[in-house]
Amino acid sequence: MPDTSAPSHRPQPPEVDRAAASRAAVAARRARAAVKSQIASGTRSPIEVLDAAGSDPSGPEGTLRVPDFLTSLKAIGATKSAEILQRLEISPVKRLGGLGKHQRARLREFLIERSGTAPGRKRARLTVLAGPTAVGKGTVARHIRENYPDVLLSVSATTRAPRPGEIDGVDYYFVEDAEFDRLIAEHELLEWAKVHNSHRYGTPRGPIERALADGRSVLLEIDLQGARQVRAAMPEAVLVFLAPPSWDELVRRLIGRGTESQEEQHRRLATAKVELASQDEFDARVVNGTVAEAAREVVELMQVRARRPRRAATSSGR
Ligand SMILES: Nc1ncnc2c1ncn2[C@@H]1O[C@H](COP(=O)(O)OP(=O)(O)OP(=O)(O)O)[C@@H](O)[C@H]1O
Ligand SMILES: Nc1nc2c(ncn2[C@@H]2O[C@H](COP(=O)(O)O)[C@@H](O)[C@H]2O)c(=O)[nH]1
Repeated sequence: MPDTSAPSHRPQPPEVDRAAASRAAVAARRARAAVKSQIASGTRSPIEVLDAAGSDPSGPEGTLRVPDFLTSLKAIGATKSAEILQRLEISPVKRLGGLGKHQRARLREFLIERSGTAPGRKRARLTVLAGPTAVGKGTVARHIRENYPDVLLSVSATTRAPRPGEIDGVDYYFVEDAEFDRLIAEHELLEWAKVHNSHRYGTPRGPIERALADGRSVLLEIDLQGARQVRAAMPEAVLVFLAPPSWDELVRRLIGRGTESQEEQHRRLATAKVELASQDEFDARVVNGTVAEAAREVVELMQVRARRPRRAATSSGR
């Protein structure tokens, strides 16, 4: 018979395991503290951290307690954080990676609202400019960058090679496949797509979220697949379709640009047909007759409209 009078001892991990566990706990605490100071200093946007938490609940962002996250935001102390948690129906013991779908959505909405309405800031807005190949998206976007300095034009990463005259960091970040893989794996892209079945293109997330948090207007010039991803991730974004005056003019612009082989031109025109058929998914349509006029219309849509009318008539008369 066993001796029940003897004190029962829980099995203890060996000393060496306990030391390793304690080192790991210290490292995890430090990583969480680093996330909080990145938010506080503005080097990382709160939405980026929330998204990272969703992707990796056991990482430093995922294991950050929601009150600690909130109090690392400007002008939120313990009392305000408690009020916000109550309003969003989130328990103060929750960690960012442990939020339910609806709690996460409410917190995201709160962060977006906050970034657009902080005192002294204009309402931030994200606008996507998409449209078929060679319609002039790049030309119109460049005109906006040069003539409307309030608008931040996102610089995409791509695996395609630079065309003559294109500058790394200005037109695109030209990266190798391995670097693009890393950007995807580390959730550094807001959206990405393989375009025209050839190269990959993606929008770096950090600069966009920082600019929006600062109340700036941001313009993305991306393809249809990317536009759909942005709509899913940020339903408040305004999607603008840039249309050609006619199909023949589109073909003329593509051939006239002279930067693609005939095979690549055919591939791009095949995608163009699909893209032209998607116009109804967009909030507004601008015809690129002249560059300056099309740019003015896009900027007007970014700055003047308070709300996004769905499929409303636009200045192009649609
Ligand atoms: N309003 C316009 N009138 C005449 N030509 C234009 C106009 N806008 C752009 N172009 C010309 O059309 C060609 C294609 O323009 P651009 O490269 O900007 O197209 P894009 O939509 O960015 O194409 P892609 O999607 O293939 O990158 C260029 O040679 C450009 O100079
Ligand atoms: N989904 C994304 N599409 C992008 C992005 N940056 C550019 N693009 C689109 O790619 C094609 C081809 O561009 P090109 O410079 O090789 O002619 C064009 O439709 C662009 O709008 C991006 O970040 N994401």
